[in-house]
Amino acid sequence: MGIVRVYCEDVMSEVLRVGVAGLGTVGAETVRLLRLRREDLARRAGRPIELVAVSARDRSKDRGVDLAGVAWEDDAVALARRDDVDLVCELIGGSEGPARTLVETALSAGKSVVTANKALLAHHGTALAKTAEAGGVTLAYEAAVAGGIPIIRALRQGLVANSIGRVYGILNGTCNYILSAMRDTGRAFDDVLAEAQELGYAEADPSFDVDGIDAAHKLSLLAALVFGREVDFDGVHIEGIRPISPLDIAYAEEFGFRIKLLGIAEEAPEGVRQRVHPCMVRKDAPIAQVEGVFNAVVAEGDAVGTTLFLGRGAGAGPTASAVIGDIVDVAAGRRAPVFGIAAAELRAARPAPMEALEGRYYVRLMVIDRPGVLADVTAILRDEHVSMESMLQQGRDPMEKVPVALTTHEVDEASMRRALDKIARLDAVLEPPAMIRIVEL
Ligand SMILES: NC(=O)C1=CN([C@@H]2O[C@H](COP(=O)(O)OP(=O)(O)OC[C@H]3O[C@@H](n4cnc5c(N)ncnc54)[C@H](O)[C@@H]3O)[C@@H](O)[C@H]2O)C=CC1
Ligand SMILES: N[C@@H](CC=O)C(=O)O
Ligand code: NA
Repeated sequence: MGIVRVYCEDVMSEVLRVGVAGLGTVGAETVRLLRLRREDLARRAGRPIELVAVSARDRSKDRGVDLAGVAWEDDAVALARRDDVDLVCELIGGSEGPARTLVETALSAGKSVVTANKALLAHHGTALAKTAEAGGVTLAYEAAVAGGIPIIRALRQGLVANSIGRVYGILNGTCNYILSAMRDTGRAFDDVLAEAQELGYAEADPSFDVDGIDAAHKLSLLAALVFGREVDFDGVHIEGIRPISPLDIAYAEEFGFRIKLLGIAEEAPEGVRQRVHPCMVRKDAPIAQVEGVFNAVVAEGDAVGTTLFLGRGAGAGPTASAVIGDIVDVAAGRRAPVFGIAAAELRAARPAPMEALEGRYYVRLMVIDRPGVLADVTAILRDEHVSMESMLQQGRDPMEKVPVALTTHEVDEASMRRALDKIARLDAVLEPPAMIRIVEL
């Protein structure tokens, strides 16, 4: 059995020399905070932490941080090869390209790495963890999941006594910001997305945010940590928030729900089910109160019960806060296996299919308002053993399409999908049905 030392006492007294690659939203704030809190961080780490080198795309850009006396590398990977760099901080982003090469090169050279890059870890996390652990160095990624919330530490160390059956949360600040603003102000999707981009919340490619990919990256890391399995990004069922319309937001309120993009990882008889999709959650559920750029993570442990972690999930300050926490851990000699147990001991991924999921559903149709339409819809639901809980039809105009919204009792996803396929083929149903899962939390 591979044993990985969790805490090491032999904290060195010399300076920890840091190289930072990427000086954008997160990198520039990390550099600023490292400088600002230099003395206190040294006291807390037990030794000084010094920024010795940086790399970014454009050397001439003014980032509002003082880089006097700091070496510049045009090629980020060169940071990993410098003899005067002990720790590489990767804040470039992307699952391939310079970020991946930099991290691989640094770990192979026996240097610890701190990264905020969930895309990289979602695709290559297991292999990178093996490289780090084989070299006896750290690969730390607190900033990669739920921004400033110290959730990786909490799950890996604080909740270690528990068997956790389910972990879920609001894992993308951009989406939560958009959904909150759409509900509160009725503003248009694109308009709010542009604002989230300006605030530094969104990914370089914002479709990663709105299509649920970023939340899925983060969920796959939480699932590996909680369930002791290899990172399985490909096993995540992913749906984003683009199809959510103001109409569905209004119906949600009417039914007593709020719409949130959740990432949920849970043990199921078939394995581990990982899913990211918009959810209708009860208006009075704690997670329904989480608004704007805030993230929340809930872990359900057998000993502790339900724990809720709340904080800002994106933006310069919250993310740099997490990056610096990891740097100080390395400086202080605190080490932990990347995914909680030795990477070589992680079990193979075993994704549970969505079709077997049992749950309730919200469905909204746009139909021609003529006699018999609702009878056709309910007949299909009956044939597929989908039991309807309630139905709302607002407005009556035989010349126009009208919305019809309904909620169901518990049913398996396979039956629900079959019913929706048949309903979509009815002549009087004018648009693909909108379906949002109702999640009991
Ligand atoms: N912005 C946020 O709120 C959060 C971001 N993250 C992650 O942090 C990382 C950085 O994100 P941001 O700072 O928002 O991105 P950004 O786009 O603001 O900054 C990226 C930086 O990388 C540099 N860069 C690009 N290609 C490079 C190359 N080949 N060599 C050297 N430098 C290069 C750019 O010049 C820029 O300074 C990403 O992995 C992102 O997913 C994680 C949590 C929150
Ligand atoms: N784009 C991400 C940034 C943090 O991971 C988000 O919006 O949550
Ligand atoms: Na975090």
